[in-house]
Amino acid sequence: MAEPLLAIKGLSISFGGLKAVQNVSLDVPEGSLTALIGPNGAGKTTLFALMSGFLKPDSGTVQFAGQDITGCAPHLNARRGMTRTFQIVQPFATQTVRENIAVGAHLHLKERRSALSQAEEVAARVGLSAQLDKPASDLTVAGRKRLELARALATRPRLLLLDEVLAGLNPQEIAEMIPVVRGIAQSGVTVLMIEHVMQAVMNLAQHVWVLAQGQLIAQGTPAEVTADEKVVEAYLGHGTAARLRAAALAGAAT
Ligand SMILES: Nc1ncnc2c1ncn2[C@@H]1O[C@H](COP(=O)(O)OP(=O)(O)OP(=O)(O)O)[C@@H](O)[C@H]1O
Repeated sequence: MAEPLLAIKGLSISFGGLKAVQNVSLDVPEGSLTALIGPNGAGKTTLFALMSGFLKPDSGTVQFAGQDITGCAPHLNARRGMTRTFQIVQPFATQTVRENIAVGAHLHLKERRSALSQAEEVAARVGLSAQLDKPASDLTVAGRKRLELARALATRPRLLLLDEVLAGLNPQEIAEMIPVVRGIAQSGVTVLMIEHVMQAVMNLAQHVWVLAQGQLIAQGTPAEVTADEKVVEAYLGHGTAARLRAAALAGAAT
């Protein structure tokens, strides 16, 4: 395993009496494509917020590229190379796709012209080249998801935290988005994704962490976690787990 790019140790946070994240530790290796899964309300988005600095933990530490960044502000973490996307996509609706992506590029590029030109390169990586001059409000849900990805990519992350980039997409749109995410990882960006679309997790992730009620209950390859009885009980259910295993076997046989 490569050195961890992100290492979290014993992270916990409570909201009132609710222990949203409890004593979670995990290492994200540089260059990996990994996933965080678990039922609704398990604490996945809260964990992203703790990693990226949107929330401060009650206890525990976050290290990025060997540096302790616990409690550091999100914009400083973005400068260091950790950027997250949001489940609810909120582009600047009246601005063009190009201008929206350039906002991310401005993190490193002061000049407007350079930022707009970088926006074009990033748009090509997520399949938005043909939409560059459209207002963001004209995009479909799938287009907005690509734009959210592009805005994050434009900050030139070393680590990209993707919060359900496939949510709300139909099966064909999901199939089209999977290679986009894989391409980003292959370009050298470390990717950690929260995802409910298990077929995509099975397809993309090298390693999976499973959260339930704020705690890490399992981890391993997609095949290992989908065969784990704790994960089946807490999240997948027996029917889904069996379907995923059958699909994986069929895939292995072809
Ligand atoms: N700011 C907050 N104040 C109070 N409770 C919160 C806050 N943020 C999250 N919670 C609660 O913490 C728990 C974990 O929420 P979180 O959004 O992290 O779960 P999740 O695993 O991302 O769920 P989903 O898959 O539905 O997005 C939930 O019970 C949620 O209601």
